[in-house]
This record gives sequence, C-alpha cells and structure tokens, in this order.
Amino acid sequence: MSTIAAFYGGKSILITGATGFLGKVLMEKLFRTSPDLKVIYILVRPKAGQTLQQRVFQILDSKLFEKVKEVCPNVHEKIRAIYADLNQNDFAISKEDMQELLSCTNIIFHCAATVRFDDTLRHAVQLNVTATRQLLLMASQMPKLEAFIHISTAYSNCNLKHIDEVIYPCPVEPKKIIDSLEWLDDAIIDEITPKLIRDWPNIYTYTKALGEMVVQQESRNLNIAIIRPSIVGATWQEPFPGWVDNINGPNGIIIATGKGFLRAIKATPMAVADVIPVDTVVNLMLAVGWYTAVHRPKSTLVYHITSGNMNPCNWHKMVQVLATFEKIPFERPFRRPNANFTSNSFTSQYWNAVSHRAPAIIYDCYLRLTGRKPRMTKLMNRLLRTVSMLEYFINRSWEWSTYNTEMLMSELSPEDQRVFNFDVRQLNWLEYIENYVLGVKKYLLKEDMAGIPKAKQRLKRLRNIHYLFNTALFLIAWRLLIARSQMARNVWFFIVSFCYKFLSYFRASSTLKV
Ligand SMILES: CCCCCCCCCCCCCCCCCCCC(=O)SCCNC(=O)CCNC(=O)[C@H](O)C(C)(C)COP(=O)(O)OP(=O)(O)OC[C@H]1O[C@@H](n2cnc3c(N)ncnc32)[C@H](O)[C@@H]1OP(=O)(O)O
Ligand SMILES: NC(=O)C1=CN([C@@H]2O[C@H](COP(=O)(O)OP(=O)(O)OC[C@H]3O[C@@H](n4cnc5c(N)ncnc54)[C@H](OP(=O)(O)O)[C@@H]3O)[C@@H](O)[C@H]2O)C=CC1
Repeated sequence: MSTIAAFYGGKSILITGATGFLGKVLMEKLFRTSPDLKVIYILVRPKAGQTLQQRVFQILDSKLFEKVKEVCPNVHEKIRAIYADLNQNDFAISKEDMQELLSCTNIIFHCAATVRFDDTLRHAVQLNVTATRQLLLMASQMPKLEAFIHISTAYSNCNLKHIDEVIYPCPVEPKKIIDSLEWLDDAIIDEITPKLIRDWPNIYTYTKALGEMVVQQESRNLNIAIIRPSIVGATWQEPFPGWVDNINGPNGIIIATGKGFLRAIKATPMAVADVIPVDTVVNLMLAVGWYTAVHRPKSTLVYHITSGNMNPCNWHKMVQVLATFEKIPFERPFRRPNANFTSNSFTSQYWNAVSHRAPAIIYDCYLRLTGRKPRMTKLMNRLLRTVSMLEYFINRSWEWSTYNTEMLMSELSPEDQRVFNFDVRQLNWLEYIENYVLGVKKYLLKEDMAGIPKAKQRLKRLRNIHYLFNTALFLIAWRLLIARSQMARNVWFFIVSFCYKFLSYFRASSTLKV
C-alpha cells in the first residue's frame, strides 16, 4: 500500500484553482489514489453563466474523471464547492463556509493564479500576491492544518540564469506594492509597471516572485512548501496520455501550427524546451504535501519540477510535432503545417510578412469577394502578438537545481515512487510529443478521429495549391525579369537551347538503339 495514498485517507483538503488545468488533474489523482479521503473543498466562482454546481458537474462528467468514477462512485459527494472570489476581501466566502474551512482543513494546495502574461499589474498583484497573503492568514487560523503547498513557477526568477531552490528577495517589498496599488490610479500604474518589473519579462512572472516572498514573510509557524514547475504540458501517463484542456503555453502554438496558421517562429532550436507533464507535477505536489506534513522540515522548502537537467529536450526536437501532423492531421487546416525556426529578428519579420500576414490578407480579400466578413488578418495579428509574448521563453535556457526534488524522490518507498512517479528521466520525448498532439486534437479541439482521411485529402489539396501558386509566382516574376533585363534573356536563351539540345540528343540516341 502506498504511504502517500494512505496519508490522504480521511483528510479534508482545500484546493484553490481547482477548475484550472493543474487543479483538475490534482483532484483526479487524489480521488483515484485516495478514494477514502474525507472531502475536497474547492474555492470556485461562478463563470460563463454557470453556477458552482454546474461547473463541478462539468468537470466530473469529463473524460478526465472516467476512471475516478469507477474507484470512487460517490465522488460528487466528496467535493464541496465553496463560493469564493479571490479578488475580493475575505474571498467573499460566507461566514458558515469560512467557519467550516477554518475548523476542518488539513491540507491546502494553493494553485489559483492569473497566468496571463498581459494582465494588469493591479489584477495580477491582487490574485498572485494579495490573495496568497490572505490565504496564509486563513491558514494560520486553522488548528488542524498540517501543510500548505504553494504553487509558483520555475520562471518566477527567470531574470537569473541559474536558479536554486531558494526564495530570492524582490527589489521592492510586496507590502509596499500592495499598499501603493490601493491609491495609485490605473494610468500611473501602467506608467510605472515597466520600472517595477525591471528585468522580468512580464507581469505574471514578476507577481509570482512577489507571491513567493509573501509566502516567506507570512509563513508564521505554518508547514509550507513551494513548488515551481516549468512549462506545464499534457499528461504523460495518468489517467491517460495526452490530456490537455486549455490553450496556454505550448497548446495554443501546437493548434496554430497544426492548423497551418503559424509556419515560422523566432526560436533558438538548441535552447532547452523545459516542458513538464502535468501528471508529473501533480505527483510531486502530493508527495510534497505528505512530506511537509509528516516530516515537518524546519524551513520552507522549494521544489523545482523541471525536465531540463534530468532529460533535456530542445525546441528543435519539438518540431517532431510536424511528423505527427502528417499522421494525425487537424481538421480544416488553413495551410499545410510547416515550422521554420529563425533566431534572427530580420528573418523573423520577413517570415511574418510573407508566411503569416500576406496569406491572411489574400484570404480576407477572398472572403470579401465572396460576400463574407474578413477575419483572418485580425486573427493573425492576435496570434503573432501571443507568439511574441512567448518568444522570451523559447530563446533562452535556464538551469534549475533540483536537490530537494531528488532528496524527496529518495525518501519515497518503491511503491510510492511507482504510484507518485515524478522521475522524468523515464520520459520518451518523441512518444510524449505524439500523444500530446493527439490529445490536443481529441480533448481540446474535440475533433473526431474518423475525420482523419478527409483531413489528409485536404492536406494533399493544399500541397497542390501551394506548388501551383509558387510555380505561377515564379513564372510571373521570370516573365517580368525577361522583359526588363538583357542578362535574364541571355540566361533564358541558354537554358532553352540547352534543353532543346539535350532532348534532341536523347531522341537521336533512342532512335539508334531501335
Ligand atoms: C512554427 C513553429 C512550430 C513549433 C511547434 C513546437 C511547439 C512549440 C511550443 C512553444 C511554446 C512555448 C511556450 C512557452 C510558455 C512559457 C510559460 C512559462 C511558464 C508559466 O508559468 S506560464 C503559465 C502559462 N501561461 C500562459 O501560457 C499564458 C499565456 N497566455 C496569455 O498571456 C494570453 O492568453 C495571451 C497570450 C496574451 C492571449 O491573449 P488574447 O489575445 O487576449 O487572447 P484571449 O486570452 O482572450 O483568448 C483567445 C481565445 O482563446 C480562448 N481561451 C482563452 N483562454 C482559454 C483557455 N484556457 N481554454 C480554452 N480557450 C481559451 C478565449 O476565450 C478566446 O476565444 P474567443 O472565441 O473569445 O476569441
Ligand atoms: N500552466 C503552466 O504552464 C504553469 C502553471 N504554473 C502555476 O500553476 C498554477 C495553476 O496554473 P494553471 O492550472 O495552468 O492555470 P489555469 O489558468 O488553468 O487555472 C487558474 C485557476 O485559478 C482560478 N482563479 C483565477 N482567478 C480567480 C478568482 N478571482 N477567484 C477564484 N479562482 C480564481 C481559476 O478559476 P476559473 O476557472 O474560475 O477561472 C482557475 O481555477 C498557477 O499558480 C500557475 O502560476 C506554474 C508553471 C507553469
């Protein structure tokens, strides 16, 4: 029997961000491996016209939870959705709910965050810093609390090249920032944001760094651990390979590439692609929860869950997605998938003009001519803006030390190492990438596998159109050149007479043979 699974039996667990990518996989694993846990409290807000209950049912009804329903048929009775908005004071939790949370919670997994790179500083600080502080304050009033696990990101200190499993101080005290945001107006905040975030590439990574500092400052005598995952990708093994459900990180890029919208990217092919499967992150989270509660380390331990130092993959290898698109194409692609990497800004601009903007303009003209509303240029501009925000991460490599993560691995029994496996050395990247693309197609785009032959036919048609278009373009360019340049005419005359002589020779020799 797994010690970790047994530890969560009978426990009341509080999860923030349970409706997010990481949160769902965390709940799934908890229910599957510890079906005898007491309750999972999730802090949820109503969204997109759905009540809390509807949101919970939608999660439980998804493919991700199919196995859970077999091992834990009463799973819906063990989830207690609590109305909460982390942007509000006291999270807008009712008095009764708050009382229950304070008196019953044993373990907290704090996953909620805004992960948008372009959020406003005010909103990102509210969620990633102030809400963390507020949750720690709540935690300090929980008599039964055994561990508080805070999810950060490996990029919270991406302004450094080598990152240790320690909390680094931020240039400005989080408290000062929280206080000043209370009275500064939005225009001034926008103006001072670049000065505040300094060498951090975006507000997200900066506010996650502030969040870690708050954890350190407000830890009191709580048992806390911080987990820093790198780029969280689709599931590797559990509950099945390739599960993914949002467009963040690599997912949106995979869709844009598979659909033929994105055909070139400014990337350093040999830079480490530090993707880490979401089930691996969740396994570490559960192992850390157990270790922190049982072994009660004297200080707050930070755990890196990255792939680069154990089993590195680079962006060049990631282009393996193209081979998968041949085998399992996405439906109705705009153009044939292709991937050009360039590390040069000038070439990147060229590709953007020729391979992205020009086809979008041509397609919009076609839409206009056929009486439809043009939309491709707008979509392309949005895509290129997204790509430009991700470029920072695909043109650099970082070194993350993983002493604590490796120490924890060695502390686990063989059974726990199997059930809560977070050893990425066993990961086969090519297999993972193939499952990833398949998962994006099935679970994110919700495309039917029966449509593959039709999609392959469309790819063939697109290839023929591509060849035809290029040939026509070449002939037009050549015709224009011949009309203007004597040199081009000479070259043309030379080629034609050479071909003629070659054909005559070939015909004469075949007549002789007869
Ligand atoms: C040609 C080369 C091919 C090579 C292929 C090889 C693969 C390479 C992969 C490279 C990937 C590199 C990834 C690096 C990532 C680094 C991550 C750092 C680690 C972290 O900790 S970050 C956590 C992850 N965070 C992110 O990834 C956030 C990034 N996203 C954003 O900041 C914003 O979304 C963005 C990019 C600014 C876009 O904003 P905007 O243009 O305003 O678009 P919207 O957000 O409004 O959304 C557009 C559209 O999508 C729908 N949507 C939004 N979110 C979701 C969701 N979670 N799930 C499903 N759908 C979603 C939204 O409703 C919009 O739809 P509409 O219909 O309303 O238009
Ligand atoms: N995905 C990645 O690549 C990485 C993620 N991380 C970290 O992992 C954690 C989880 O990320 P991930 O699951 O990908 O993110 P998601 O965007 O998928 O999920 C974010 C979660 O936070 C919740 N949330 C946001 N705002 C509020 C609010 N005001 N009140 C209540 N809940 C709110 C969301 O709820 P709702 O559904 O209502 O919007 C959602 O459940 C984050 O801390 C992130 O920084 C770290 C490294 C990489």
